[in-house]
Amino acid sequence: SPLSTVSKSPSRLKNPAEASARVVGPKQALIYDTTLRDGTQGEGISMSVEDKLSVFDQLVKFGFDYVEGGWPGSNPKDKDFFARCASMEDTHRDKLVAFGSTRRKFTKVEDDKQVEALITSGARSVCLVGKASLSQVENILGATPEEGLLMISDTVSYLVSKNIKVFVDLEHYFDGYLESPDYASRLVEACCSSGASAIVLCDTNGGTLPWELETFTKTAVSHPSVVENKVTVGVHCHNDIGMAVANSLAAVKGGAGLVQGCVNGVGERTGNADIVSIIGTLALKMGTQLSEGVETENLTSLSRFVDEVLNRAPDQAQPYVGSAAFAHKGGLHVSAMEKDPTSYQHIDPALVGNVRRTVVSELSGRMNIVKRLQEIGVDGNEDEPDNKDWLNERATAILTRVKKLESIGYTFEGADASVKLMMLHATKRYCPPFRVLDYSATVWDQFIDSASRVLYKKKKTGGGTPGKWGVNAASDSLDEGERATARATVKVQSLYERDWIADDPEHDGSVEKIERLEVADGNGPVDALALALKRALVPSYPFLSKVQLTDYKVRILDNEAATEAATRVLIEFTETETNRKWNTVSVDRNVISASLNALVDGYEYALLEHETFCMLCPADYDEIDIGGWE
Ligand SMILES: CC(=O)SCCNC(=O)CCNC(=O)[C@H](O)C(C)(C)COP(=O)(O)OP(=O)(O)OC[C@H]1O[C@@H](n2cnc3c(N)ncnc32)[C@H](O)[C@@H]1OP(=O)(O)O
Ligand SMILES: CC(C)C(=O)C(=O)O
Repeated sequence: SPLSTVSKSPSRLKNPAEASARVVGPKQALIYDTTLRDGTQGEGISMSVEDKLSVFDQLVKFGFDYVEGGWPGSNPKDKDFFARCASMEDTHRDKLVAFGSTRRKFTKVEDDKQVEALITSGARSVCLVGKASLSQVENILGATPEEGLLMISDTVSYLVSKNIKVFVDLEHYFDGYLESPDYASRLVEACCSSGASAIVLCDTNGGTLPWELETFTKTAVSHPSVVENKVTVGVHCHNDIGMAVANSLAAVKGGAGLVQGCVNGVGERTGNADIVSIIGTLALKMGTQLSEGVETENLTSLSRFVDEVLNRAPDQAQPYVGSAAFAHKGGLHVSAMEKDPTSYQHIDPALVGNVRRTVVSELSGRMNIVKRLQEIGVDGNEDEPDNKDWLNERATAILTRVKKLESIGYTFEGADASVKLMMLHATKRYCPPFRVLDYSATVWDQFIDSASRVLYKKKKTGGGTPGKWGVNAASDSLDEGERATARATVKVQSLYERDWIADDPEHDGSVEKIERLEVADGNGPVDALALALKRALVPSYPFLSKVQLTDYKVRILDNEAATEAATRVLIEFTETETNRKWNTVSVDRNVISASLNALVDGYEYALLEHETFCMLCPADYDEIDIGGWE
């Protein structure tokens, strides 16, 4: 049966005036996701059955018209996935598509195991891959042109006779069309007359140009057999020349009524068309009506969810949904954005569930800082007459400090937590919840001279097992318990029970300062310091027990200074319950000092973000003096 267009809702366009100038192509398009099939052909992508089930559920809830779940004749995992889907509600089963190939050459369709697997999968819709390139039919399949057509039409009519809706993915369609328009036309005719609901034109090698693709799609859409049988024409593009999204949209402009793609553009080689960008552009730029329930506001969360399941770091520059898609760094841009939010944004980020951000760096102007101060809520009291002066003075001091620190190797854009802390430290009445009074780190080691392959045991600096020199075989010479190790001590002063101070309006503002000295062993000095610091803080701030260090990066900034080189340390922290992450940065010629400073920032930030924590300075506590910053 022909595919009915299921659009019922009004266009998702938020700015009809702008859209009317741009309306192109059909008014409606179906969206078809193939992340679970073609997406998993991407290198490094692997999904368990549970992963597939959770992504399938989200894709259905997002409002995709069709979701290709996998190839049941390919592997036990996909077979299992379809078996699990068979007992689902109609809301899910109606959208699920099983993928597979046509019958093999010179066989009977009834005897083909792949085709049988498609039927027994229980899927109500099937997508068949069929070859559209004549030279490939001859060279790859080793079949005649007629047999190539029959492989497709036999399989389509057999599945249709089993009451299954059939899509045909015509692989290499555009290359095949260039090779032989006549064979392409006969193929379209074969699909339509055998009962396919949709033919999907595939740019399998991803090398077609948008204008070619639009023209060839128009030809297919106006094919007499397509028109007569009311067959939907779809498109499936790969990104080998970076055109997959543009090509998909060109096909819609040329009359395609169905678009296939993968969330975040995952897929074989350079990937498939990113369905996230396609949906955003169809809905917000081309005035194409999508099915009921599709809300572009859910695009960012869908994109991040899929990356999370696939264990991929999100692409910060991904159009529409990347964390940098609406981030403004240049001072001139931030200043202009304050005057007119359309000056450096093509849409309101909220339309795709994203947010505008201001990045602080050496390229900032005063307005970047004012904006960030406002974002974190430390922009003073607007009712005070001198507030503007106060804000400008603070912003100027912070800006000067940012530029100075970046000139010696800091990079603040990857360390938002450190930016926030710097701003708070420049704010009236802020004081940190704790201070490190002193610390020490000691390392002792057992090390292998790689040239002579012998093990030396030597005490380097205080503590630990007394060193002894020796010559041993590298592999079995370590005595039990004699591993490379480090020990650190940290003395902190904490403002104890600050929650209670914050809650008590009668409290006189005095504070109980607790000093605590802790020691810890670690795999290295930084590990030992992190453990000792946490140990010293957790009794006052139990919340910190939920905070973990999840990444630690060190970069030497001036190699030529050799062991005296300045070192930049970037640390990522994660709160285990919510999986929230934040980053801090510090630079020093002493890697241990840089690490300690980045650690302190990370824990301080954790406490500030912990909602019950009060950050106002108690009356008897010294305010941070930013006088020295300039
Ligand atoms: C463009 C695309 O993305 S199409 C999808 C590609 N995806 C995959 O291949 C992933 C899943 N694939 C698999 O699990 C396996 O390849 C299977 C189970 C499908 C087949 O495995 P095998 O039976 O071992 O065959 P193999 O993988 O070597 O495939 C080659 C056979 O497929 C045939 N074939 C290739 N393309 C097609 C096609 N479009 N239609 C029908 N048969 C085809 C070839 O002619 C060849 O058959 P022959 O050996 O008789 O000449
Ligand atoms: C089978 C089809 C859809 C395919 O993946 C391609 O041609 O790229």
